[in-house]
Amino acid sequence: MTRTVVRASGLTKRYGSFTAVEAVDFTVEENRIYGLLGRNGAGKTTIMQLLTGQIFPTAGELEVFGRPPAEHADVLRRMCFIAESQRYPDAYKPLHLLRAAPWYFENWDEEFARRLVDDFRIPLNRYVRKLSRGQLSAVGVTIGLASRAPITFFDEPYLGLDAVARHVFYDRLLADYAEHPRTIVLSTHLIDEVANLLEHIILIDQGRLLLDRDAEEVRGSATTVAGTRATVESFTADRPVIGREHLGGQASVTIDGRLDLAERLRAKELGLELSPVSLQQLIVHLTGTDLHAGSAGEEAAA
Ligand SMILES: Nc1ncnc2c1ncn2[C@@H]1O[C@H](COP(=O)(O)OP(=O)(O)OP(=O)(O)O)[C@@H](O)[C@H]1O
Repeated sequence: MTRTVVRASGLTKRYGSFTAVEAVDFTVEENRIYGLLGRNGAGKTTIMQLLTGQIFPTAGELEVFGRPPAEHADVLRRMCFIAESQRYPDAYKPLHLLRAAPWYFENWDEEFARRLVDDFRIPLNRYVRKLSRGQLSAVGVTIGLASRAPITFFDEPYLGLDAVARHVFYDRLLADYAEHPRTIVLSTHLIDEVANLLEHIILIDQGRLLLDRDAEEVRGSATTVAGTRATVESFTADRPVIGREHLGGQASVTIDGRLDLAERLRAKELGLELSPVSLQQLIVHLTGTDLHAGSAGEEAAA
């Protein structure tokens, strides 16, 4: 039976008159990989700070492992939080950080940490202030993975990491998660890169919960219909459209929901192309107006 490790209900955080997180309800189940997604300023970091007890909610209920996280050392001990621009004391070298890590994380795996240091080519003996942005992120990712904390939060953890290093991160995360299941909450803007990794999506927009759904369901929840403009427009006329792009005489329209077999066959007869929407496309549709601006530009260029 899966256990609920986070329970947030009416979770709210205000800064003066500004509401960063507004009456958000969600749960996090044990041993799953969550994507906490949303545009800049949506409230992702604030939610992670609430969950990790770094700030207090203004209103609402929050329990992590059954207790409010801010006041319980035994709850905090079971977490690892790797922040976007994680800072370490200047006088430290990665060597020192890795030596100190087992004091904080009881599941710390020294061997795994060493392998990650090699994979990311982290210079162990260099002061952290001399490390490049990517190397610093690699240190954070190494600590986050090797901590094997029962719940690990990665808040945009790979600022400055190159494409190879990011793929090392995804690969090691998946492989280690398979052997040592735990709860991971990952916040990122590189949605396409992590789409296959995520098992559950929590989408935040302007402090509010927009979507809280199994990633598999999200992936199949919208369809893009492409073809000649008039045919696409007439085929999608009575359907809930969540995105539309035009390029010359061609159109690509994203509709909410799946099509049944009869509709698929009809689309085929009409020469239309159907494709499942990608997680990233869907999130752009749900949270933005970017595509419409883009399509106007494409149209002008055509
Ligand atoms: N201490 C604070 N005082 C006032 N406003 C704050 C404070 N911390 C965050 N905010 C505001 O709360 C909102 C949510 O910020 P948050 O950092 O949680 O966003 P985010 O989703 O993590 O964004 P990004 O993807 O850009 O990192 C933003 O509008 C931010 O300016």
